Amino acid sequence: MLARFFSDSPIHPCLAGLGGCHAPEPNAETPFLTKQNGISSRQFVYVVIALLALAGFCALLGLELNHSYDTEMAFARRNVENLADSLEGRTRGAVEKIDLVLLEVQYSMQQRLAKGPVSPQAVNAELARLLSRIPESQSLRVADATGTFRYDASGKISSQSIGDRAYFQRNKNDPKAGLVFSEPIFARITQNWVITLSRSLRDKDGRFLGLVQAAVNADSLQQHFQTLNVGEGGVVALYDAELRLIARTPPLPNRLGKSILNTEISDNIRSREKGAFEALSHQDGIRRVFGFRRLENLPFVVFVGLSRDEVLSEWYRKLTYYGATAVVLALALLGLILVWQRSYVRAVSMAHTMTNAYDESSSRIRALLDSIPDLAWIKDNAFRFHAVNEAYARMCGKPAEEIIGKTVFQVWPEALARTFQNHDEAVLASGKPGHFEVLVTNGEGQPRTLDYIRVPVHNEEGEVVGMAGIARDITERKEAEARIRHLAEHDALTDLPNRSLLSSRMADAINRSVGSQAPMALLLLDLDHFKNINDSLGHEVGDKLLQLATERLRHTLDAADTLSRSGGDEFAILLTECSGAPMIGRIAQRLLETMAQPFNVDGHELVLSASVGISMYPHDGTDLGALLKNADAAMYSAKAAGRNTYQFFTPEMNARVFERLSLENSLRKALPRQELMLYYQPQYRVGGGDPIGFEALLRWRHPELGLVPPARFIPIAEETNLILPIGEWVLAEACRQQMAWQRAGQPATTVAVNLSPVQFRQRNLVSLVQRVLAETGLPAAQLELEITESLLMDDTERAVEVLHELKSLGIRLSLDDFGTGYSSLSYLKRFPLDKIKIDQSFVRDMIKDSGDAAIIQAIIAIAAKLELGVIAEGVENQSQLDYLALHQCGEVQGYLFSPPVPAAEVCRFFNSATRAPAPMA
Ligand SMILES: Nc1nc2c(ncn2[C@@H]2O[C@@H]3COP(=O)(O)O[C@H]4[C@@H](O)[C@H](n5cnc6c(=O)[nH]c(N)nc65)O[C@@H]4COP(=O)(O)O[C@H]3[C@H]2O)c(=O)[nH]1
Repeated sequence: MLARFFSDSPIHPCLAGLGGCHAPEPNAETPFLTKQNGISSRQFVYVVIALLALAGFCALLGLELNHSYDTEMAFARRNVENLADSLEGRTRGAVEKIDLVLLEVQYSMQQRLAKGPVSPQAVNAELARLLSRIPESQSLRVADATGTFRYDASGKISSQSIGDRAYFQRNKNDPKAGLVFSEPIFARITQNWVITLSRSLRDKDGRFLGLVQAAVNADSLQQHFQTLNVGEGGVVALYDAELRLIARTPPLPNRLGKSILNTEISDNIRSREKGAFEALSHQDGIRRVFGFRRLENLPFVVFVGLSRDEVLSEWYRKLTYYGATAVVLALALLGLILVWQRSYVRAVSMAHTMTNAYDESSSRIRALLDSIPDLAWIKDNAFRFHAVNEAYARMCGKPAEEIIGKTVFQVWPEALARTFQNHDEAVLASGKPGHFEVLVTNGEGQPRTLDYIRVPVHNEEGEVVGMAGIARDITERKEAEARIRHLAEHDALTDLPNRSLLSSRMADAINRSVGSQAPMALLLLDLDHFKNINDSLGHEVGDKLLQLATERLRHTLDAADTLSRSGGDEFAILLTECSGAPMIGRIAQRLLETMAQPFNVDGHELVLSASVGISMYPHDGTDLGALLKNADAAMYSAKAAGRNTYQFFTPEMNARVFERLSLENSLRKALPRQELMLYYQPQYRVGGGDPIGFEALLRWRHPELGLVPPARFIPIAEETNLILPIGEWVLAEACRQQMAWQRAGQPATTVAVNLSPVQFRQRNLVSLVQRVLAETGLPAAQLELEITESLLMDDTERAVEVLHELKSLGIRLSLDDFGTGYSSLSYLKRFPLDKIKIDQSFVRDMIKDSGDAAIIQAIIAIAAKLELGVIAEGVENQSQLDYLALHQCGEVQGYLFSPPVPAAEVCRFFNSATRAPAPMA
């Protein structure tokens, strides 16, 4: 059924083409495939057969004609022989009849002459009577011994003598001659051609008395011959023994008496008594069939000739008819052959065209189907493969020939075959195309995802007779999609889920937790001071640190937990399987401890801490946004609580976040509203004396909040880049104030201005400083810029360049918070620094913390080695001052001397009554 369909169906070429590729050839024995053009061998055979048939027919006609010819000729021969026999008889009869008359005259005359003189009238009358008995003879005469006529049946005696005639001499000289025949002679009396029959007259002693003579003329013979029906071309002739013509019909007067010796005719009768032959008459040029007879004992030969053409007229008619028939037949056959050949050639050409088109179409389709990477196949409705393309065979890992005729269960593993079978059955049942995606294992054992489309195949009656399918290997696409999805859902640096995936995981978790009261928690973990690391050691180190931190966090968490990076140094952790706050707290603590372990990045040992904010579902929020916001607030709270800790969200925390936001808004207006001011903290040489300089420290007098410490608003200013205009204002104000003091008579000192890393990164820093110095008139040597370590490490090359430019202006540079960062001391040599500032955190505990004391001693030693000045900040008591003095720290600054004070109060530091404390010994 399917095969019939495949050969009849309109989509047959496609299917057969595919089938032809790896299925048995449907019908290789296609007619008209032997030759493209001209006559094929088969066609040639047909033509030869037709021609042979024609030739056979013609041969039969020829045989028939030959037979007919022979028959006609035989008949003619018999006919002329019969006629010759008949003529012989007549001639003999005539001769005998004439001879009887001659004998009677001979007897009568001898009797009469023996008796004496004979009355001429009586003899003539008797001769006349006797002549009437022989109409063949024109005369009956009696001549005397001299050859002179004496008696004549006509009654008229001619004076002509016949004494010279041969027949007379023979009669005269030969007493035993009997009946004597003359040769054809031209009669002198009657002036026509005759032969004479004569007998001699003798007396009783045998003496010659004369002769009696009858003359038979040619005309009378010829008239007699005409009674024989020999046709228009026939001839009847009488010759003498010497073959001299005596009479002939049709007459030939000129030939009478003439011999036909040495002619074809004479040749044919030589030494024959009778017979028949065919010869050309030299007398009239007509070819005839002759019959002849030599008359026994008579000197005559009779001829009867029938014209060959007349003899064969019927045969010729037949020949013409047959010939015409053969010609007509040949022409008809030729016409048929031509017509057939043309139609054959046309048919062949059409067949070739169709075959070529079919072959071309088939091979194109085969090539096309085999060339496509997609799998293609056809099955019958018994679920057996009818055809597969190469891609299908490759996927199966089996040669196509092995697949044809098999079911899916013989080709694919059981479970997969069952799936295919179900799909096939669904398509057959519905009669509609089906679209399926299936994971298969290919011939090489690799998993591949295939996207299948199956369509039912119908025959012309609309019945489903099988199905065809195409499958595309979408493994790569799937993988690419997975990669893209992964990229879209994961952070590129750490490969952790990003906020988008976290959101969907959370939605899934929320869906799962519906009904169960299992709490969920969102932890927001932020690395403390990570920004410093990034700024100081560069992004590369920062990135590696984040990756290491990620690894640690991952190992600390369960697989069910979702660790995601929500940006920068911030990680969000979704805990879905936790029993409650205590457990979550323990997990958070574990995370903090993990982060507190030193990291080693590119040889840098980095000690970190983290702050964790925790929000709980559903208590603190029912969606990711709310939970993140609240965890963020808790995380800020943890930072505010001193970092390296975790905090559960409480509603009050939002107030702090709100506060930060409102602080930012207020800060934007602080500069134009002149809410910012500078306080100045004096700096001294260890050993006392007047201040050698002042550090300008920014203050913000908020209209509602009062004095806001820099630690609260400078990070906000840096994050929002507000630090740029603020920093510019600070620089200009500090320089202006310094000049103002000097103009007021105060001794010249340096003024130290803190430079934020954000400011340092601005491109026009050097020109800004130059402009401010120019505008305020402050000598560059009296301006000291405090920079932090992290600022130097961010982009070392540029930092070196910028610092040298600044240095070239003549200003001083000091390194703030030294010791809190992570840079190598060796960097110090590369920067054009004037002073190192020991961070107050070391100073604070140096008396009781030997580590801090050691760091301070090391810093002082390095500074001495590098010929840099050293100033310790945060000096609050005498012990600290004494210790610093003991270890040759050059300068100090701190509450021991003075907190930062408004500019107006600075003048009091130059009052001898308020001298700065000095080391004890
Ligand atoms: N506990 C204690 N503290 C002491 C003592 N002596 C001085 N201090 C405080 O230590 C800080 C020294 O400034 P810093 O290390 O540069 O640290 C500064 C500096 O980093 C930043 N800052 C202040 N003003 C500016 C500014 O104009 N620009 C920039 N970029 N940063 C500034 O804010 C930080 C904090 O400034 P302040 O709150 O003014 O705090 C000042 C100062 O008041 C002491 O004996 N004990």
